[in-house]
Amino acid sequence: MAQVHVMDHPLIVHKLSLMRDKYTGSKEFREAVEEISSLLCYEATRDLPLKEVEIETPIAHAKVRYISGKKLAVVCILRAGLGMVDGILDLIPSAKIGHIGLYRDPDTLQPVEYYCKLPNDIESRDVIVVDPMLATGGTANAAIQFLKNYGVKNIKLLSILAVPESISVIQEQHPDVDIYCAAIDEKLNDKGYIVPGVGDAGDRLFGTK
Ligand SMILES: O=P(O)(O)OC[C@H]1O[C@H](OP(=O)(O)OP(=O)(O)O)[C@H](O)[C@@H]1O
Ligand SMILES: O=c1cc[nH]c(=O)[nH]1
Ligand SMILES: [Mg+2]
Repeated sequence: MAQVHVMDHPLIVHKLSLMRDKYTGSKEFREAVEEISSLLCYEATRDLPLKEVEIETPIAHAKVRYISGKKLAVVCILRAGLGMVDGILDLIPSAKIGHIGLYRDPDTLQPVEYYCKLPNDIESRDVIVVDPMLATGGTANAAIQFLKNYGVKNIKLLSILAVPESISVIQEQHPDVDIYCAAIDEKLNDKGYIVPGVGDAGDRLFGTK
């Protein structure tokens, strides 16, 4: 069964509280998403392999360790996933970036695909999928299945907010995919929004409402 890492570090809790406040504007909302994404990425990359290299410090020879050339890709789910990319690239600047355009139909709550551009060697990369909201879980589920159909074997899911039902969907459909998030909220409302949540993350990031 996939593990769920809920990162309730005080820095994350504080920044998430800023996101929740309806009076927080797009600039501060974007900054909070970016910073939380860096902190989630820090934990999600804990198992990156290191290789030993000999160098000279100003004082002596030393054996040091660098991250070995692990091939990583970040795949962001448009639009709201875009807000997480820079925070991740701050830590792993050499990662390739893929984009999957999926929006959730407001009536059926089913994901609708409208765009896809992935690194051409995606099947040989470890992939971090990013989307700040796991509500019904349908969008992330579809994106992960899409990547698996391309042959991707190692996937982690970074999100900011989830609810118990989206966690269950991912765990049932993709028991090999670990989830990293900042909080698991109480429930969905009758329109499929996370309660108490942050509202529509894409609209708040890009000021479209
Ligand atoms: O778990 P689900 O029930 O599928 O809902 C979550 C999805 O909804 C939001 O995207 P939205 O459809 O609002 O598109 P946007 O990012 O373009 O705003 C969010 O960013 C997720 O992708
Ligand atoms: O609460 C929610 C649910 C889906 N998408 C969002 O942006 N927010
Ligand atoms: Mg949206």
